[in-house]
Amino acid sequence: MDDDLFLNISTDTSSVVSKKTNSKSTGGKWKERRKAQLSNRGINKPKKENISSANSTAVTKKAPLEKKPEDSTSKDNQVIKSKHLYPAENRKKRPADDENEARGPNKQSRLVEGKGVPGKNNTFVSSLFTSNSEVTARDYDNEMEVHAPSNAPLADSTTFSGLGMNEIINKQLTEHMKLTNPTKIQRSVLPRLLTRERDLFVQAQTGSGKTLAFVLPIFQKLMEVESLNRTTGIFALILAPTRELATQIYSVLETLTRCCHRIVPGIVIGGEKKKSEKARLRKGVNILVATPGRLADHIENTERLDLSNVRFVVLDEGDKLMELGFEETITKIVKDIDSTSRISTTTKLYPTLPKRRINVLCSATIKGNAKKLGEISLVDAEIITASSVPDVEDLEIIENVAAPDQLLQQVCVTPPKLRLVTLASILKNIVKVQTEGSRTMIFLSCSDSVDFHFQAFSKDGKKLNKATNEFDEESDQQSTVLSSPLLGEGVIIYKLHGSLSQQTRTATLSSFTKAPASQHTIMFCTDVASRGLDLPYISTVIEYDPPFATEDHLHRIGRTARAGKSGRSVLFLLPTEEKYLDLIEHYHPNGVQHVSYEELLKTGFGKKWDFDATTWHLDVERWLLEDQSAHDLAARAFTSHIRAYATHLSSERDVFNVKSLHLGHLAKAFGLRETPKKLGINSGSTSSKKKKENPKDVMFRKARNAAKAQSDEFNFM
Ligand SMILES: Nc1ncnc2c1ncn2[C@@H]1O[C@H](COP(=O)(O)OP(=O)(O)OP(=O)(O)O)[C@@H](O)[C@H]1O
Repeated sequence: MDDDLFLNISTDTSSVVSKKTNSKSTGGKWKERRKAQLSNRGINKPKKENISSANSTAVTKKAPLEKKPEDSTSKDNQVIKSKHLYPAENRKKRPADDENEARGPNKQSRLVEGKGVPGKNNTFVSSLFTSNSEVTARDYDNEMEVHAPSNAPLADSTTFSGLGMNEIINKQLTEHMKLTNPTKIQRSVLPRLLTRERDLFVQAQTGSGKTLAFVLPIFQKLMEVESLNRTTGIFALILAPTRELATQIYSVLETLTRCCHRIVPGIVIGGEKKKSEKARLRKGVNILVATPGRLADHIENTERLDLSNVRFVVLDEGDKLMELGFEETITKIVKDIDSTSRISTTTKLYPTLPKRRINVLCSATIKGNAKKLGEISLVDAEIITASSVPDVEDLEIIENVAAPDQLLQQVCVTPPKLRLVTLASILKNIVKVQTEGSRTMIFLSCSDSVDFHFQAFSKDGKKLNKATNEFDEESDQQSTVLSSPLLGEGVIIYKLHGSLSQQTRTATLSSFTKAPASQHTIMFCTDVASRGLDLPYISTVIEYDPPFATEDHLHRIGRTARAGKSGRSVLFLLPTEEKYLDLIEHYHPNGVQHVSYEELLKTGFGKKWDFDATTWHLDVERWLLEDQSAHDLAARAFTSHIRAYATHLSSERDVFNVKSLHLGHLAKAFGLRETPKKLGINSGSTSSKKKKENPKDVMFRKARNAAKAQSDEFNFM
């Protein structure tokens, strides 16, 4: 197998066992393990984090330990390295030399040592690498234990019909949708919703098939109503936090209607024309999928919306609904349904339907906000997890929120100025290694950053013609789907964020979903795509920026390794953010694989990785120098990124502290040469010169900024 392939697909358990025995770093906190591993390699962690010394090699929970040739943290060594590795007379010409030559002899040596040189107009040209350290090849394939999928369909004799699904639905599932066995959560939920009249609080892993778990029984119950047609009324209501998720649930319902045309699903979500939604509601639907805000709007303003027959209410991604502030809206919707309900008077008319309203709440967690939503919307609910046995009622409740077992979680601690080249290298490597095609999602902190990275990677790209699936001759930077000459022929780049119109969002997602599996597709997105989206064949998720809430980490990485498939996820962290691993450790009981950015750079850029990465980066910098609009885009992305960074939860301030950012180096990762001051950013260190702001004003200003950032970025409704 190619050395460059990171996916862990070894099945040789004997080697795994022996690796495990060799491992000296299991148990305890990750920090203690890391400390032990570093000291085993003779590397003492410096007291104060030094960005240039963060070039640590990989540390893996269960990885065999390798001895690093030199102590790269020693200051003396760094100087010696610089001198020995780039002796002026015999070293090859490096790309940065072009810049040096323009600057004269005194400044050249500074650039070689990686300190950077001041340029004109407040610009600052720093080199990417302080030295070209040796990279020892690692056997990634064999160092992590391979785990059986935890969200796959059951491999035993359990069938959908055995769980009570009727023949027609069973045929639709097995013959048309090619789903032969239910998943664990479906095994627990289907019989309960079909035979009992009790509310459910469903908690299961990402990609475990929750949607069909609640949709199938509702669909079957409606099929049993002989008199049902589109004018009979709305019998089920499904609420989802994002428009994309609502659309996806609606399309699952549409697929099912192929086996029963009488049942009509409908959808009302923000961003669509209200008039056409009203017309749809007037014509009549039986199962309504909605985002809460838009539904509340229709309850107020659409006379023909009649929820008096609703027998099933499903709240999908409950914790996210609460996080987005829908508590009041949902409380109002539930009250409205209660107050208008005619269930008691229509029981005889629909004898096969439940005699009371059944509420189902799906959530990644059953604690905190989600628990509160349960109190608002559920009555005497049974808690169902994947481990719930179908016919046992009172279960011991175990909060089992973890990433799918088969997912390979990698972590790369990257110095700020090397972020962009490391990302480029990962993408290059994916295209090189996954010859059969690949799908990658890259999560960023804000829309502006998505726009910049999309444009940087699709520079000179051609627009995809949706009708012909061919690329147009002309480049069109307004498009959200472009080819990427930079990454290679046939690579398509997408972007998705909340500031795009709903129409564009829907079209982009649909194009991404329908792209042939043989192509390489890469989506740059914000958290608008982190929840519930079931995009086929996602092989890699890259968290280029860590999320704003730890649960979102679980949901982002959950876009891969779905329904038993394998998947890889890479989390980028700055050296100052390593403590973040403490916060997400519980999501990864099987450990995480630490990958050094040098190794990642080598896999994508090849043997002369430092030379080629520098050339690649200089190209980006030149592009910004030559193209003012691209420069403005990068500057906007950088400033928005810093602003977004400042909105990390105060409880995570010791991990994500804007004051600990090296703004100059971070700007470099946006291809910028300006000093942060020139870009209008300061880290707070110069604030003492200003008049001290009243603490109350600070609080209000931050709250206003956070609210503004939310409405720009997370335009969910
Ligand atoms: N029984 C099954 N066998 C095989 N695949 C299935 C089965 N049930 C669902 N799937 C597929 O699994 C994928 C994930 O399903 P779904 O989107 O419902 O997951 P989920 O649990 O809601 O995930 P998330 O928490 O991320 O929203 C879908 O592509 C779906 O078609």
